[in-house]
Amino acid sequence: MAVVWHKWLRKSILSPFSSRAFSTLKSNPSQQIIKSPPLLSHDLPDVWTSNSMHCDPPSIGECYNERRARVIDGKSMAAKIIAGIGGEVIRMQESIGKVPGLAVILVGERKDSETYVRNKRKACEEAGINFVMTKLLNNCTEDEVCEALLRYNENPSVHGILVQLPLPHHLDEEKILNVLNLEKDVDGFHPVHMGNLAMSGREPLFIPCTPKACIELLVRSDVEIMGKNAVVIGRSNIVGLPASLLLQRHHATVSTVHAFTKNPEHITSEADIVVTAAGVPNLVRGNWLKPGAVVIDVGTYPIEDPSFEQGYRLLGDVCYEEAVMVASAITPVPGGVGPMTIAMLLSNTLDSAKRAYNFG
Ligand SMILES: NC(=O)C1=CN([C@@H]2O[C@H](COP(=O)(O)OP(=O)(O)OC[C@H]3O[C@@H](n4cnc5c(N)ncnc54)[C@H](OP(=O)(O)O)[C@@H]3O)[C@@H](O)[C@H]2O)C=CC1
Ligand SMILES: Nc1nc(=O)c2c([nH]1)NC[C@@H]1CN(c3ccc(C(=O)N[C@@H](CCC(=O)O)C(=O)O)cc3)C=[N+]21
Ligand SMILES: [Mg+2]
Repeated sequence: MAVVWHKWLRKSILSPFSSRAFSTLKSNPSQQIIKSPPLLSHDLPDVWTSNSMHCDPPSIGECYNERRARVIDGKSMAAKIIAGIGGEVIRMQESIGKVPGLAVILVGERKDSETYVRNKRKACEEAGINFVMTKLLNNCTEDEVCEALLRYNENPSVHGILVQLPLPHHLDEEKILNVLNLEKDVDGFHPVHMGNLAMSGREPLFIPCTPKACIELLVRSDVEIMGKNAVVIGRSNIVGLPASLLLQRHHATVSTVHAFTKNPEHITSEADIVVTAAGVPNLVRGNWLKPGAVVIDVGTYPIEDPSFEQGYRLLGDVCYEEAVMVASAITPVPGGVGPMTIAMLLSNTLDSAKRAYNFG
């Protein structure tokens, strides 16, 4: 009797689609380490999970949805927002003769970080925001980073400062971020901003760009958040945790999935909205999703690929070809959260400059 009950549980909870579409898809035993992939730099994790390079596309007839999910075009949405910011910058320049300024501190030479920073510079140029950058060597000291930070803290034409993460291991991220002037922390990573985000009735000066981007993508896609079940995969300070807090502010019922969560596929399959920020390629399979769910894929895991101009390409957390057959809307990687994150960074920088000059 006990055995029968156990089997029933496995069938209904572990394989929510067992009688339907994805019965033949295997779930991803994500903790199982199989091999090390070719990595970009010593900074990246040295574990690699099964199924992470590739997942077999579902065959026709296996698909639940009749139509593929709508693709949420983060790139074009971001372009519109950046154009709007550009208009505000012009208005600011014409009325008070000032423009917003963003300063970036980049330590080391991770190829992906260099690309993100280049994209941020390009976006600033498009919007008329002044962009300055300090590049430091991989083996620089904490003092050198702090000195650069302090200089930007005191520079009145800099309204936003960003330390591109991750930093090399010998540098204390928390200590460095604590030096940053609260009023210029456009990433919103300071504990004071995070605390204000967590407490109702308080408004943080800055909301972290990536979580803000996730909400913006949902809102611009006409996805209702209020009252919906949302699952956030990941609980990091810079993405997962603030994304959960922000979704709660928008009145979603939020569950968190992390590396110690049992049956993540079951929890995820109850979500109307899935925001995934684990950094584990192909973690989220088609059978993790409720049909019609909306999927926001934050993951950007770079793998070497000489056929790409930059020498690498990005993998999201979601097995896209499977998910697109089940979800109602999904963000691609690249072209989804990444560009929108940059738009939110510019928006925070503009807000900061407006605040500094008391310009409405
Ligand atoms: N597009 C964009 O603009 C941005 C993209 N990113 C990308 O988002 C991803 C996440 O970034 P970040 O939050 O900084 O990463 P972290 O490594 O700091 O956090 C990862 C989180 O995912 C959880 N996690 C890891 N493995 C699993 C698993 N197998 N199942 C469930 N949960 C898991 C971890 O759980 P635990 O806490 O238990 O360890 C942790 O909470 C990365 O790929 C990053 O590159 C990040 C920022 C911006
Ligand atoms: N202090 C800090 N703030 C950040 O906001 C921050 C950070 N550190 N460290 C790393 C993550 C990652 N991140 C991305 C930014 C842009 C793209 C982006 O432009 N992506 C493009 C393509 C990029 C490419 O082609 O490689 C896209 O998805 O379409 C991606 C990821 C910001 N982060
Ligand atoms: Mg992205």
